[in-house]
Amino acid sequence: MRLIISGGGTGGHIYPALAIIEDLMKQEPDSEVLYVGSHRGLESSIVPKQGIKFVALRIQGFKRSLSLENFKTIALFLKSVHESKKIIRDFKPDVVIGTGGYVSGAVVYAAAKAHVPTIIHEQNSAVGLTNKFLSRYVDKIAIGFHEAKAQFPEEKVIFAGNPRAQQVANVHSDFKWSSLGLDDNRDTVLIFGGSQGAPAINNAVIGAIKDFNQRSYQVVFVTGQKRYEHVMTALAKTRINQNIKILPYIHNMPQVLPSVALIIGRAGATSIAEITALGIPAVLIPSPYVTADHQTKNTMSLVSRGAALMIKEADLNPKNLLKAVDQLMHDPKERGKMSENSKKLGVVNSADRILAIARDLMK
Ligand SMILES: CC(=O)N[C@H]1[C@@H](OP(=O)(O)OP(=O)(O)OC[C@H]2O[C@@H](n3ccc(=O)[nH]c3=O)[C@H](O)[C@@H]2O)O[C@H](CO)[C@@H](O)[C@@H]1O
Repeated sequence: MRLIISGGGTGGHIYPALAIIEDLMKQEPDSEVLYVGSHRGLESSIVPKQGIKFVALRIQGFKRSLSLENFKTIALFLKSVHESKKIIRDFKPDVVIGTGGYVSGAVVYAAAKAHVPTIIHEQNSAVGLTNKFLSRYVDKIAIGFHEAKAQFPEEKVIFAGNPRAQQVANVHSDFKWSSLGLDDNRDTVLIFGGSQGAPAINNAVIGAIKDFNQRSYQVVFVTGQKRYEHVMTALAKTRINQNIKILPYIHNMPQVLPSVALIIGRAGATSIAEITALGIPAVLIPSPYVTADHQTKNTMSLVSRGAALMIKEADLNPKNLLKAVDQLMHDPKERGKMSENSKKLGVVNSADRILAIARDLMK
């Protein structure tokens, strides 16, 4: 297959694209893949590291308020559509897949106009701006949550789950906590606020560090690349014991996740897909700053089935964070129940499903 794939801005749009590529290369190793991203998004650092051919467009997102910047955004979008058309003419893809983020808007729109078969993947229960716009032009829409169906043209929609779930479910990991200086024999809590880190979660953990120091379990606290310095400055005078590791980012999450006893984190769609693929017990703190409050909806789909607990960001503080973590870490039976319930929600053949849609369109 000759595949152009585009998705960008944040990890939640990028990792599903990478999971589709990985599955395609397993199934059809002679495939040619081109990833089109934006020069500003996380993809420009993540994708080339994977050895995938990468082209970056200069493009930016709309400001939701009235702003002169939006004129520049429109000009950059039109220019990117023009460049995408040229990329498509040169590469001659069989299919173009978009996984969200504004860059995929230009690439997939250009493909649809050039009559190349197109698919978009919507990770969230509440549809993003770019996919809403693209839904008029594309051939098929793969969704990760059933709740998204009603927001798209019905005849195009196929439920497929999130391809990252298949990737993490199939990893044979030989990861050891000792590679991070921790103890391989202790239960470990992983705390991270999505792909970029979350100040509210970081602040609650900073306030709880002295107590985490005293625990028998271990804590891996991932701050987000851009927030690491700030966190380390805030903790400059605090003693940090050997059961705690603070990192800016984890680059090998699929290897690390199978060893995690409990996740504390945001409820982005791709994180949720990973949690349910592996059945990792979780305490979720949904971001209140996202479209249509979709992280709360994501969270509730787990909470209502006994697969996770929720702390609202407005209620989050070091004390109730500690309470929730302690309670679950001291109750392996409860974590076991959560894990079983969570696994029932995972869709572990999602990448296969999306490739099947692509092959159907190529017929
Ligand atoms: C603030 C914001 O707009 N968030 C959105 C964004 O979240 P965000 O980009 O944070 O996406 P998710 O939480 O869905 O996924 C994060 C991804 O980054 C990975 N990861 C994270 C930390 C790390 O150190 N290393 C690492 O590899 C995770 O394993 C996961 O694969 O896109 C999601 C779409 O999927 C949306 O649902 C979220 O609402």
